[in-house]
Amino acid sequence: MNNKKILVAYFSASGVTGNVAKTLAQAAQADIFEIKPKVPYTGADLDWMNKKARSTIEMQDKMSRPAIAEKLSNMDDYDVIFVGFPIWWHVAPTIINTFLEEYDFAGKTIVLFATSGSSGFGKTVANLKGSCADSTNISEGKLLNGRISKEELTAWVESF
Ligand SMILES: Cc1cc2nc3c(=O)[nH]c(=O)nc-3n(C[C@H](O)[C@H](O)[C@H](O)COP(=O)(O)O)c2cc1C
Repeated sequence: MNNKKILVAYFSASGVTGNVAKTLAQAAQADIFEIKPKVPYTGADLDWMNKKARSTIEMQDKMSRPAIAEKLSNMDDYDVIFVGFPIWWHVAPTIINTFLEEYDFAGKTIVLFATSGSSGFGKTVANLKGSCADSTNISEGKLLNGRISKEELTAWVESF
């Protein structure tokens, strides 16, 4: 990893990705930033069985951009940003588009990580690319489901 400055940024609706993000930040000796929705998701909002639930409506509309509560003031300091989220409807939640559009990631490396019930990243990268500058190096990264050792995460982080 040399002298690259690393940030772990994550959105987590029910805590699973948050736990993984904390372990990753420790393994990477990185700073951590929670992408908090301005309006928190309630249990009802997350009911994917309900066509009228907030998450269902947002995920059906690729242009939806749920607002984020806080902006990080020193994003320019970071070279590599790990961005984590739960997989929703086979891709990243659209709040990740909001996050990417709020900063200038030109020339930076963005590595995605996610948790899910079982799905992979699907079309996540394609959906997020348009929210970053052309010169952003954004890649799929890892699905971090289940028990992953800190040593494994450290080795992964050091590969960037
Ligand atoms: C609205 C919604 C949609 C989801 N869609 C998927 C999916 O397509 N595939 C999958 O494997 N899991 C899906 N899940 C499960 C989450 O990805 C999984 O529980 C995740 O670990 C939750 O992370 P969090 O606690 O950080 O929010 C979905 C969950 C929600 C709330």
